[in-house]
Amino acid sequence: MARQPLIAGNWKMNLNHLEAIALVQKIAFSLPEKYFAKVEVAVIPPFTDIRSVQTLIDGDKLLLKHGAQDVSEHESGAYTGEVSGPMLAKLGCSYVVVGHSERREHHAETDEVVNRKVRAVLKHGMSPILCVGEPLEVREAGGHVEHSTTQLINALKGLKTEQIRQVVVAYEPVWAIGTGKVATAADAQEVCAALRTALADKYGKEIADEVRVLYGGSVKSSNIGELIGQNDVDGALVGGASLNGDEFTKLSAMAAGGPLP
Ligand SMILES: O=C(CO)COP(=O)(O)O
Repeated sequence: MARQPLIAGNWKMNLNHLEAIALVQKIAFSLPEKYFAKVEVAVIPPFTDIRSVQTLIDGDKLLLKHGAQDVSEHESGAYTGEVSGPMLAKLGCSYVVVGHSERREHHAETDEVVNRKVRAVLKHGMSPILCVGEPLEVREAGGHVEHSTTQLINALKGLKTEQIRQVVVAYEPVWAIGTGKVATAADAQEVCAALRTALADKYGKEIADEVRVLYGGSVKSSNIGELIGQNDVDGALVGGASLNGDEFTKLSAMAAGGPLP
C-alpha cells in the first residue's frame, strides 16, 4: 500500500490562540481541497491553541489535521503543568510529537520516558510522531545511523506489532534544526531507509512498509521537492517554515506534487 505523505507543522512555542486561528484560516484559504487527497497536512500548535484550532477545523469541516507537541506519560493526577493523553484525544488530536530533540535536551527526556509517552499516545487512539536524530558530533564520528535506529527501537519497546502501524517516525538530525543547514536528500534517505530496515527487522517488512518516516530540519518549499522525492522519505516535520502561511501552503502543495496554488 502506498504511504500517503504527511506534512506536519510543528509551531513550537510560537503563536497565541488568535494568531493560531489566523494561520489556520490562511492555510485553509490558500490550499485547495484537491491537494488533501494526495498529502495529509497537520498543524501542531502549543497546548493553549489546540481548542481554538480544533473548533475552526471542526466547524468549517477543514481537511487539516491537528496535534500536540508533547504529552504526559501519566493519565491524570498530581502532575502540575502536565497535559494527558485523554485530554488531547478529547480535543480531537490526531498526532502527538514525542521525543523531540528540544525536549530530550531541555527537559532531560530519556528513551525510557519517550517510550512511556509513545504508549500514552497510542493508548488513546492517536499517532505519535516519534522524533529521533543525532547531534553534530555523532554525525561527524559516523554514528548517525546507529544513534537514530537505537533511539527508535528503544522508544518502541514493549509495543505490540499491530501498534507499530500507527506510529509516524521523524528523522530530525539535531544539527539541521533551526540552523538553515538542511541534510542533503541523500543524507535524509540514508537514515530514513535505515530506520525502515530496523523496523522491518523487528516487526516484519509488511509493517515497516506502512510506517511513514518523515524528515525534519530546515525544511522549506525550496528543498521539500528533493527530500520527498527520496524512496523512504514520506513527508516532513516542519518548524520555522510552518509559521508562514504562504510558505507552508507552498510546501504542502509541492509535497502533493503541485502545481502551486
Ligand atoms: O524541529 C523541527 C521540527 O520539529 C525542525 O525545525 P526547523 O524546520 O525550524 O529547522
